[in-house]
Amino acid sequence: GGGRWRRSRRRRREAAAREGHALPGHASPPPCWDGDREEGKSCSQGRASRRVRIPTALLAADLWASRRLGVCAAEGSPCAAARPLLRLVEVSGHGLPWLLGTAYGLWRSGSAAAREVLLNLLFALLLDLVLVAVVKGLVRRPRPAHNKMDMFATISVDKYSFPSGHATRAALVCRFVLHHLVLAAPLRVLVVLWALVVSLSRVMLGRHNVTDVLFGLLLGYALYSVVQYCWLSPLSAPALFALWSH
Ligand SMILES: CC(C)=CCC/C(C)=C/CC/C(C)=C/COP(=O)(O)O
Repeated sequence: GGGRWRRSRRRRREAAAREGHALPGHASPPPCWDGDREEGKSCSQGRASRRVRIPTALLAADLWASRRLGVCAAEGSPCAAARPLLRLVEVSGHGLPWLLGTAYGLWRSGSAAAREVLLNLLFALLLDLVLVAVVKGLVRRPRPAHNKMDMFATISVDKYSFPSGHATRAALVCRFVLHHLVLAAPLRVLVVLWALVVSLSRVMLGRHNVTDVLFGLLLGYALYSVVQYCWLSPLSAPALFALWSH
């Protein structure tokens, strides 16, 4: 009885997704996305080279959850009152303040140890920007249809959604700060909370789907290991550090 009904419902949902139309109660779940199309529309006529195929059920669940969680996506949304606050959170995870702040700290740094840490943070932030831009440009997943594109200081690939640049930066900075700064326990908790709130706010603001953020967090977490592996020091990059001794 129930099992057969569930199976046939799943088959209908998959068929609907293949054809690019929605079942009642579901956001249109397409089987693929194409950077030039709005997600949720069929891309059966899209250019093959641009298509990204992912499991239908995962995509349908992602779109459904993202739409449900996008409670601050626009003025008429259920939690629209929280939108200005979440936009402040958005600025706190934006690339520009982090890059400018780190560069300023580097310029003003008085000790060799601080200089080394800040130089590596700058390197990490730049690497993160490049990596996210490359993946966004390759995958070309459009932002959710319910996103209002009112983000400040974006670059061309920021019209794409996968992965979330804020989430990669949040995970990367969180690991970096926890590893290189001596902080009291409450501050360490705050840093982790900040990373989680920045990530969750991407979906609540309607900027991203859940999978964009989850992948972004994984990417940022992994990127920190790469930065640690390539750590710049007066020994490994003497020319770079010599800039300060003149
Ligand atoms: C030096 C240079 C090219 C700086 C660019 C800084 C900049 C404008 C970064 C973009 C940050 C941004 C809006 C990322 C998008 O984040 P998502 O979470 O929406 O993917």
